[in-house]
Amino acid sequence: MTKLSVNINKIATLRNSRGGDVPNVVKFAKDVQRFGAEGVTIHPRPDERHIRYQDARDLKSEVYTEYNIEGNPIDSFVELVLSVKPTQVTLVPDAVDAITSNAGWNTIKHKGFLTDVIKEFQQNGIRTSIFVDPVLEHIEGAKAAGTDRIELYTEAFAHQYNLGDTKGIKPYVDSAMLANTLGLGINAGHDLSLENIEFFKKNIPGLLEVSIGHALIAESLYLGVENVIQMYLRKLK
Ligand SMILES: CC(=O)[C@@H](O)[C@H](O)COP(=O)(O)O
Ligand SMILES: NCC(=O)COP(=O)(O)O
Repeated sequence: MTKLSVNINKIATLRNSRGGDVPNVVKFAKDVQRFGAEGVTIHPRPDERHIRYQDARDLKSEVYTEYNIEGNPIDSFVELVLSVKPTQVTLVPDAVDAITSNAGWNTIKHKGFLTDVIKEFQQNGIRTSIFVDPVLEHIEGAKAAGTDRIELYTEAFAHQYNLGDTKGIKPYVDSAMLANTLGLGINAGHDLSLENIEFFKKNIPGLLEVSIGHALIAESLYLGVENVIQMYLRKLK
């Protein structure tokens, strides 16, 4: 069964745009869970452009489904995650000034670093996932680094699918089959949407979780949050 984790970064973007506390991030997280979401994802970036470190702390007591914190494991991020102890941490190799996540880890080049940081989170009871491109060597490198799961970076698939090209799914199928063989859990995310999620889910064996934010919030502007969450859940069955 593939779980839907709603990324609420964009709610924090809207909140910060006026300097107040509307929309309230914690209330939104409670509501999406009430509407059926099986997880809440946040991605506190070093510049706190949307989700702030304090949001991560405030959400801890309110997220009763799966709590996933994504980010580049710089010292301040590691310290935050160890103090909050979410269900899962997803390590993303984001540059500080990146407009959004735009690449997965080179798990071969960064094996030593990833192995150490993964072990530290696991020793604190936090499930680990690392953001990777659908590159077989990087899937193997993720296994070697000891992570519990990988998160397949799905921007390339989404871009091609949205242009009408379904062939972009193949590297993801190959990567998922390898991950299953290696005993790695499989998550996925970035630019997934109501348009492409059903095809992706149908083709990826063993998909445990998708984290979706940008498209889901944009779709909700027209269709309503509760309705959109229910639409995703039906497509993920
Ligand atoms: C790792 C990933 O794909 C998401 O966390 C994405 O980066 C969302 O970040 P923004 O909301 O800052 O675009
Ligand atoms: N890990 C992907 C995520 O959390 C949300 O990505 P997006 O749906 O905002 O592109």
